[in-house]
Amino acid sequence: MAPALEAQGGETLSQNSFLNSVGDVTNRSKVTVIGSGNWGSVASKLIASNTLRLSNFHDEVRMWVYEETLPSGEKLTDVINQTNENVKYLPGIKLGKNVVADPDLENAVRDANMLVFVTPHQFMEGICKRIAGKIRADAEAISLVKGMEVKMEGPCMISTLISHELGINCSVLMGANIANEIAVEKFSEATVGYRQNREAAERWVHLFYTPYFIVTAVQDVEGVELCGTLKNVVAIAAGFVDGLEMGNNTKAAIMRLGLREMKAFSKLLFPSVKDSTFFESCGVADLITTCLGGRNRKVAEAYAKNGGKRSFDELEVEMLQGQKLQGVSTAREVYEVLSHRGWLELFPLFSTVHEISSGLLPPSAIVEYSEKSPRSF
Ligand SMILES: NC(=O)c1ccc[n+]([C@@H]2O[C@H](COP(=O)([O-])OP(=O)(O)OC[C@H]3O[C@@H](n4cnc5c(N)ncnc54)[C@H](O)[C@@H]3O)[C@@H](O)[C@H]2O)c1
Ligand SMILES: O=P(O)(O)OC[C@H](O)CO
Repeated sequence: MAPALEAQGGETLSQNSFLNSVGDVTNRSKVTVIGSGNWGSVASKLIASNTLRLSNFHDEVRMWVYEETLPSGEKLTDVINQTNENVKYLPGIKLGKNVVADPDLENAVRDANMLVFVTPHQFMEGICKRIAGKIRADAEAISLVKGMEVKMEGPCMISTLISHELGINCSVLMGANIANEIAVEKFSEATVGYRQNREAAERWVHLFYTPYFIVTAVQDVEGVELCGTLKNVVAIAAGFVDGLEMGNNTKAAIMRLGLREMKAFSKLLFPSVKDSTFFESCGVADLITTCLGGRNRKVAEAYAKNGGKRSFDELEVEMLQGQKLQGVSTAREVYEVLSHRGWLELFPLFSTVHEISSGLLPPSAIVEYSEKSPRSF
């Protein structure tokens, strides 16, 4: 089945022009994945299955690994290259023999013209600074990173950080994508958000699309990226509700109120964000899956069960074995934006999540906030 690349309003883009355009070895795109955590490893597996199948891409997919020494004394990179498995972040899954783990960031990106960024968001600025000026002039990027930076000038989405630091076009891919489920090829969907370059979006769709991973594209990079980023804050709230054993109706209410704040916050920051984006996989579907089965939900549940007495940092280390939460730091970053702009009262769910996770309020405050909830959006 050919990928259906659809823009807003149902317009179908040129579906096969990319596939028909390149056959010559010298023109083949070279892909590097920057990141090798749980999702980074699954993304590499998805991509590697397509680069083998499609003649537009070099077979090899280089995957940058933040090097670490395993309890056995071996280097993670060596083990990945020997076993074809990321034994720490995605055990039991073969990545594809054409995935080559590389601990040298500059070497990993040097020859690639398609750069896939997929690390926890807090590491992205340092990574961009390390590779600035060391990538191909014709490189383009896609970010799978759910998160944002807050700078003196205001919030900065990760795709913007990549574009500014590296001087290249950057799309995003977000969706209802719990990595462990996609690793075993269970059906799911994702959304590519692009700014203007439809041809680039088409290339990204082809790179990721498989019969079990359906990718569509929308021309709304900020909307797609903010959905992926903000749902992590709502997932923390959903975890509190689970930890307090408040039941499904309360959790559904928190998800609805969270979605309302996601939409309002996105549109206040970027008036161009489209309502329809919230109905794509990156919007309501990701919100549902993350509030049901994500890591943010799981650790927030434990935090509430412990009455806030054990910190998120401690629980993250104990429960996730090196994987990273994004929701707690995103809640703090959103809070900074809200405080700075005088919007705290407009976003009681977002602000309460930060106040609970930083220890200012008890977990039970998650439902008390709704009394303050404005009716204006
Ligand atoms: N796991 C999922 O199900 C999933 C799904 C969709 C999107 N995402 C998003 O993908 C992004 C990456 O998440 P993930 O699940 O691949 O990672 P992860 O949380 O599983 O793993 C953490 C990664 O960070 C690396 N790391 C640790 N310290 C580092 C440092 N100082 N510099 C650079 N890297 C360092 C580790 O080596 C590891 O690869 C996040 O934004 C996440 O929200 C995750
Ligand atoms: O496990 P989480 O909470 O980081 O969420 C994973 C994905 O973002 C779900 O799409």
